[in-house]
Amino acid sequence: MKDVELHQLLQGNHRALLLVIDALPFPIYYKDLACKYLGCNKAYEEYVGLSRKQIIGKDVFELFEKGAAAIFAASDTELLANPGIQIYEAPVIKPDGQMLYVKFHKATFCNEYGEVAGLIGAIIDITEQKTLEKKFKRLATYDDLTGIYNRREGRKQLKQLCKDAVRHKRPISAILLDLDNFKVINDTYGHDTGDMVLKKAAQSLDRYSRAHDFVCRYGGEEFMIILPETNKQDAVKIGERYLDELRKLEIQITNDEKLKITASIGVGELDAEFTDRELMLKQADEALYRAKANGKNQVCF
Ligand SMILES: Nc1nc2c(ncn2[C@@H]2O[C@H](COP(=O)(O)OP(=O)(O)OP(=O)(O)O)[C@@H](O)[C@H]2O)c(=O)[nH]1
Repeated sequence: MKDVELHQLLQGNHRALLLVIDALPFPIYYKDLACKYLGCNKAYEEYVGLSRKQIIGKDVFELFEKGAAAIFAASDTELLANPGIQIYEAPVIKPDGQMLYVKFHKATFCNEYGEVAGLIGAIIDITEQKTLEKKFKRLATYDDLTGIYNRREGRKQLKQLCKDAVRHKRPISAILLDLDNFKVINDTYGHDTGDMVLKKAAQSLDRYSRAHDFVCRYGGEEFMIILPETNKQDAVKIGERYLDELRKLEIQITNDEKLKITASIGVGELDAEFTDRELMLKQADEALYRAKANGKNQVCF
């Protein structure tokens, strides 16, 4: 609808306008140049919990709490100063206390002389979409079983942290940690117990990690720990401490049975010359293989 037609509706056939916008399911309101409400549809009445009569002539400070009203007023003022369309998303608390995430779609409208005469806004509830977005982001970032970061996030962090290390000419190391004899645990106690053991091990590694270490589940029973600002010698010592933490665990399997676990670690360091993060991981992987071949429950580099 053109602005001029809208204006005619507003002036000459306000009732027709209301009939049309009342049929729409999302809240719509329109305001004059002083940002006072000229009108709204039924959905907006329900949204603010007030009747049209109570809304018309008021400004946002009379309808919403101070913080939210200040944000709405500022965006209205900005739109009127820069006429056109304004779209933004924001979390809102409805007057009844309900938390929503909404998209505001606002536009200025003109009088018959082409002068800006006010603004009209529509509120689209995107709470469900935002909730799904958050859920997908969680799934893309965290491992479903253990709750720690997943391989995808691990690869992302590895790239970034290695870039930072190269840029600042600082050391960086990576640990690949693999639980020992995990197949036996699965075969003896069942897959669910295996899952529980994985969870406990992951939580222990995550809890123990230093502030700048990055821990993720890299594969089935394999974990990657990135150690920024750490050379290989220190990474080996830190690796020993991670293994100690796992050795301390006593995982309750049944009422009278506790399980102890061990793991093997391979350490790699980013080569100052080649700065190839894949090489660092390959180094860690080969060292892990040696740790397994040498009898497990140890760190190799
Ligand atoms: N319960 C459970 N088991 C898993 C999961 N992912 C991988 N596994 C199991 O982990 C076991 C790994 O077996 P292997 O690769 O032989 O390794 P291992 O038995 O730990 O032997 P070493 O690595 O040599 O100490 C396999 O039985 C996989 O099925 C998982 O998410 N849950």
